[in-house]
Amino acid sequence: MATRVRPGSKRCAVIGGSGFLGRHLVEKLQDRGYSVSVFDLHQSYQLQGVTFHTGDLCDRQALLSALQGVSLVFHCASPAPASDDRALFERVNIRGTQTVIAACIEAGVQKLILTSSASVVFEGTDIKNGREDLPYARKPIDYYTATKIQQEKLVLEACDEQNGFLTAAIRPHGIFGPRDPQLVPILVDTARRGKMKFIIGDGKNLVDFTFVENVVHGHILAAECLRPDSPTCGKPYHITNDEPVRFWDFMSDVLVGLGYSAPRYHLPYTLVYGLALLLWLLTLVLRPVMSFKPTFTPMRVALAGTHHYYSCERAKEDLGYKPVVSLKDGIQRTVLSYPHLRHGA
Ligand SMILES: NC(=O)c1ccc[n+]([C@@H]2O[C@H](COP(=O)([O-])OP(=O)(O)OC[C@H]3O[C@@H](n4cnc5c(N)ncnc54)[C@H](O)[C@@H]3O)[C@@H](O)[C@H]2O)c1
Ligand SMILES: CC(C)=CCC[C@@H](C)[C@H]1CC[C@H]2C3=C(CC[C@]12C)[C@@]1(C)CC[C@H](O)[C@@H](C(=O)O)[C@@H]1CC3
Repeated sequence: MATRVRPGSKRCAVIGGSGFLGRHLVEKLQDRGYSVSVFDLHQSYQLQGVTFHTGDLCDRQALLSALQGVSLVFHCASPAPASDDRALFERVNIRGTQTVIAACIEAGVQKLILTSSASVVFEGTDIKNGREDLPYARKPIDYYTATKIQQEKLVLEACDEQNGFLTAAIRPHGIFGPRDPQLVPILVDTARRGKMKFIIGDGKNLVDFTFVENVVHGHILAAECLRPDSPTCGKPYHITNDEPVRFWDFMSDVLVGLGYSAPRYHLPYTLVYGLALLLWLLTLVLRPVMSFKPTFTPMRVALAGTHHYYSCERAKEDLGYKPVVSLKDGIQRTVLSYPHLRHGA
């Protein structure tokens, strides 16, 4: 067991700090006077004052050397949801998270904040203003979600006030913003292939999309409020923009902002979901001979055609959380950050 790091020390590590959310978190932590190191599979940028450690979080020794002298760890690494690789998700999100917890304890880290996901309670059916006490999904919609559930349970159960190891989880939903490799690029790719003409369902379903800086703000507040005897110990927190929006209005605002047409024609939800399910089964059967990735997976269809928005009352009460960037400003800043994805670029 390493010597415990001085309480109140501002030395922190971001596991997954080369990724979309991780890099925004690193930048904000540095602005706020933290001394930051990054642990990731690769180094995707350089930032003066930030130390990079490259390695796999499943490698305890590599983690241990990166965590020396660190008092606060943010764990926001995960394989991409689209990889749909069960073995990889289990190795990284479950066994890797056990390794992260063990290495944090051994290195004398005092606080661990996990980036979980609001999807841990989503089963493909409507959630309206869901609170954190909703049960975990019994039938998670994919391997990503199934392993995010296990990961969150591991981190929250590891909270040990007596031994001074405190944990909490942030559950963001639909993160978007500059440098996002997922939502906007997939949307534009789908539009460029002429497949964003259709609205799945009646188009009235409300969802949360959360600007990345609000997610970062929630993480830092959780870390700073996490103290022995605080209500934050061992708890999950929804962090959203607190402005549920119609899924298809959000998609249209981004598409139109980038010069593409908004989807107009309606298709019945059950028909599209059934087709996506059939296609997914076909990819499973054909996997040994050929591999292809359908755009409309059952998971994406469920996300596009149902209500899924969450209450962040608990974060407001316990952490004093309030979004720092509105949805309108977030969309505008996002659209401006993707000149290369504009129509005709
Ligand atoms: N993007 C979203 O909409 C969203 C919403 C809710 C929750 N989350 C969660 O937020 C976190 C960050 O997501 P993101 O969108 O920034 O993803 P991202 O893919 O941009 O970043 C993930 C980072 O983790 C790293 N990583 C993956 N496996 C690793 C390993 N074995 N060892 C070390 N590093 C590893 C990757 O290299 C990458 O830099 C994830 O935990 C994700 O589940 C994302
Ligand atoms: C219909 C269609 C092809 C739209 C394109 C956009 C989608 C790629 C996009 C819309 C909602 C997004 C989303 C995620 C991935 C990208 C989308 C499906 C997540 C599943 C990514 C992982 C997170 O943990 C989930 C979360 O809980 O926030 C995301 C939910 C929204």
